[in-house]
Amino acid sequence: MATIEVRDLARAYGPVQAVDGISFSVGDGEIFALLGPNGAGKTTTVEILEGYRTRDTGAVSVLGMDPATGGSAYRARIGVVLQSAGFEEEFTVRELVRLQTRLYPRGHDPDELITLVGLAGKSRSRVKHLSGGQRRRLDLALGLAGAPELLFLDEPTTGFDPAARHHAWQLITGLRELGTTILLTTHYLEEAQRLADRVAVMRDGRLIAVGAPEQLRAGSDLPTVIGFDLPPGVPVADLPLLSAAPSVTHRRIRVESRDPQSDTWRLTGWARDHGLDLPDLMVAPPTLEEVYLALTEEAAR
Ligand SMILES: Nc1ncnc2c1ncn2[C@@H]1O[C@H](COP(=O)(O)OP(=O)(O)OP(=O)(O)O)[C@@H](O)[C@H]1O
Repeated sequence: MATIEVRDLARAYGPVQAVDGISFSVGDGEIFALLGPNGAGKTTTVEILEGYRTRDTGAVSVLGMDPATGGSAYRARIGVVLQSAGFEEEFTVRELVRLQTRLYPRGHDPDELITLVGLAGKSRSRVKHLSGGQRRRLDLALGLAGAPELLFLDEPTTGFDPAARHHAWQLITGLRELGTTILLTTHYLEEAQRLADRVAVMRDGRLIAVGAPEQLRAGSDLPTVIGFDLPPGVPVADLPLLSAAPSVTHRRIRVESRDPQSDTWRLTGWARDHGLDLPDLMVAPPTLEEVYLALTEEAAR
């Protein structure tokens, strides 16, 4: 059975239809990312699933329960990492994590958890002395305190430096390996591409695409970019005919290919026949970010 089942979910605030009849499911152990521009309805959807907001219509089942009526038994099974949780600034990291783990019947060991999120060196530091990125790690530790079966992660790496972001991604991937199901919201498309088994793109309260990042990238009609350096002494006019005209910047060739397989074939065959190299050859399919932008712009039109 799916961990999350949503059917025809709707919620309005007065005249604003924030969520407009969406359906999706999230499998056991899956990382599912909910994407969409500001105001798309993501927070409303997630808060309904967390049991913190009511729905107008539709059916919702999470871990086999209805979040609207699950009460504390439901909340003991989920973890929530919000964007900006307020902390008790005078507590140390260890004190705060220990307090939180004690709230749950099967809470994590506090020291293991602190190590897991990479705060072992800051265990005895007061919260007021933590950097922004370290606070987000603390947020994550607190969300994991109850060893949840399902974790809601709201923009987990906002404000992280690149190394901290990579560490967080490893951590999140590790949680999946432990069997935790994760519902992620993020505005970082690279994060969704790295982490999510499937993504759903939301706009104006509706889902406009659902699928694995690779599926959405492969299924889009955006071009794949083929790039290489023009071999010395070869004029552009000598290149074989490709699905799109090449552009040249400082002898770097760029082809926005509609047929990357045939174009790559033609190019590499041509280079072999002429005994040439194609220096720094690169074949780049559209990124999830490019696909996302095309989808949301299309929906806006
Ligand atoms: N409590 C509220 N009262 C009235 N309108 C609300 C309320 N909460 C959200 N809305 C409206 O509902 C719509 C969806 O908001 P929501 O916060 O769910 O979007 P979001 O996708 O999470 O956006 P963001 O990426 O900016 O966090 C928006 O038009 C918003 O203004």
